[in-house]
Amino acid sequence: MNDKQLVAQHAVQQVQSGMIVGLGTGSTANFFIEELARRQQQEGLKFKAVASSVVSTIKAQQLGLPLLAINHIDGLDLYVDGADEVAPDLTLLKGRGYDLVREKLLAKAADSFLVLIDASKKVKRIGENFPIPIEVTPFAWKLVQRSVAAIGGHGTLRQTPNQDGLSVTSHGSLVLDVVFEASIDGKTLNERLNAIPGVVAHGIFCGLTRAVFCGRDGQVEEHWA
Ligand SMILES: O=C(CO)[C@H](O)[C@H](O)COP(=O)(O)O
Repeated sequence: MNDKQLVAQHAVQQVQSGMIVGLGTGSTANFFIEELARRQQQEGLKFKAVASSVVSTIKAQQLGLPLLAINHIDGLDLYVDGADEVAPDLTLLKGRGYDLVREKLLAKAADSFLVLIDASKKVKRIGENFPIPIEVTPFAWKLVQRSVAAIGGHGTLRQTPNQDGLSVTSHGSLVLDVVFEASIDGKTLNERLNAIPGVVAHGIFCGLTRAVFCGRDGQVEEHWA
């Protein structure tokens, strides 16, 4: 079992009967969905799930999880997702995928947001390993690029994997991948990006995390906020 599977197995114990549970997106979130399905089958655990993406919806459907539509809920008990980077204050970078809008919505709405990572995701500062993804309204991308430059960021439009067009998110946004000067911390960046018109969502999740479970060499480290 790898470390991502291990944290998923550990995290599924947080789910209690009757909960509404948000399903994240990515390989670690997929392991969590499999663990939920296992508890449903083996223990008869009763819960409802709400998915953060088309991919996690299909995965949950294939495994027979009971799903609620996101527009039918006004809150949820627990949201479980992966992350691309985790800073020491539990600020996250997410969004290598295309589902930031729903992911952030669920992270904010949940009573508890639980993040599952392996040790490769721990960083000293947000932006250390990846650019910051910023979803922008398509007609606003150039103005957003300029606003981002004014706060020290260099942003380029994300291309499709085979470089023959622009990536469009599941929300219909373009993505600016932005590299910032190392001196700006994640919390400050979060505030500055939130203030730019035309930004639909960005990959910094600040002040939302309840706990991070990190798999390292077959052990789980828990970091609670
Ligand atoms: O933010 C995400 C998707 O938008 C993922 O949670 C993040 O990219 C981590 O993915 P993985 O679990 O496959 O390493």
